[in-house]
Amino acid sequence: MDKASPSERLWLGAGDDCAIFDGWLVTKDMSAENSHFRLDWSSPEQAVEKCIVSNVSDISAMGGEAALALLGICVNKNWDASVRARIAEAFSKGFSKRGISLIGGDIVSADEGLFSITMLGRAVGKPLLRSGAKPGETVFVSSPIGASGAGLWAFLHGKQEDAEIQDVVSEHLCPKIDEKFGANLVHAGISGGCVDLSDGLSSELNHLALSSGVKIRIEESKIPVHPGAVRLSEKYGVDVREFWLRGGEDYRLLFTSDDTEETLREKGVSAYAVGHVLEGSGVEMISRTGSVERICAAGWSHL
Ligand SMILES: Nc1ncnc2c1ncn2[C@@H]1O[C@H](COP(=O)(O)OP(=O)(O)OP(=O)(O)O)[C@@H](O)[C@H]1O
Ligand SMILES: Cc1ncc(C[n+]2csc(CCOP(=O)(O)O)c2C)c(N)n1
Ligand SMILES: [Mg+2]
Repeated sequence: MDKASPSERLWLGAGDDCAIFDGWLVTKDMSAENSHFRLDWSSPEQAVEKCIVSNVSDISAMGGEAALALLGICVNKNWDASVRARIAEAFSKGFSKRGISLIGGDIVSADEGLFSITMLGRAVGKPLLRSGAKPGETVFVSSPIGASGAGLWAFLHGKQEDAEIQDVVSEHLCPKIDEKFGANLVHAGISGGCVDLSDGLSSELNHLALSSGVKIRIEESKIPVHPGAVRLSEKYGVDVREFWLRGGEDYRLLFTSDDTEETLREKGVSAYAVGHVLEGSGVEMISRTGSVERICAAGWSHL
């Protein structure tokens, strides 16, 4: 039994995607009804899956694999027996198909629903931290982004039935991510900074730059924008930047490495180079017109 006090055994506290304690990666992400999901927009199964994904994504961002979960459910008093049963079943299936053991939790009821997961995982090697970005490295995103923000726009503007944009609608309701991406980065020997894209690229770039004490410069023309987000923006005349720069819930990874796209590919990792890490502070973007814009954190905020 380790006799050291918890604070001495804590390796990394609040501020990153997970805390690290006795070798465990530990994260908590909640989904509140009407803030994160609506059961007239999504099925109970989609709402549950998205909450699980948001937690798994934090573990992946640190280079880990999810292993254990504690589950808190606040049941909306108005959910009928079928919805309650579907939610319970979706959590059970969602954890077991990922090999995650549900080791406890709590159930209460109130006027609105809430899911609260505490997830524990194991790093497959040296954990990836938000503070790991170093000047000279390249900045990457793991997949095209902007789909979830576009899907949210569709719901907020009553376009969710449009057959041409069902890809972004379903990405918003339940993002399908590569849950092993972060662990694969560690397996490939990558040791830069990393964060998951939950609050939007502008916010997460600033998190990375601030935590690492560096400046980040991205190039707009290099951003892999999800084709569905482009399609929606062209069809409805919305600035696509709203979706990939300021939208949230993409749950893809933003990371840095001294690799290029090609050398990453040779290591079995496919990702998109979007910019560079420089000495200094803050985030800037070379726009499509060549101007340099300062990028402030303007993603989703609950407060
Ligand atoms: N109420 C809180 N008490 C203590 N630490 C908190 C609290 N809320 C957030 N944190 C910590 O602050 C840091 C930043 O939180 P943030 O919610 O941005 O992280 P995240 O879990 O990666 O993001 P998201 O919730 O958007 O997926 C994390 O380390 C998180 O654990
Ligand atoms: C009904 C409904 N309204 C709005 C949104 C948009 N939304 C909610 S939380 C969030 C960012 C990440 O949050 P967190 O930091 O809590 O993980 C975003 C973009 C939604 N998903 N559902
Ligand atoms: Mg995160």
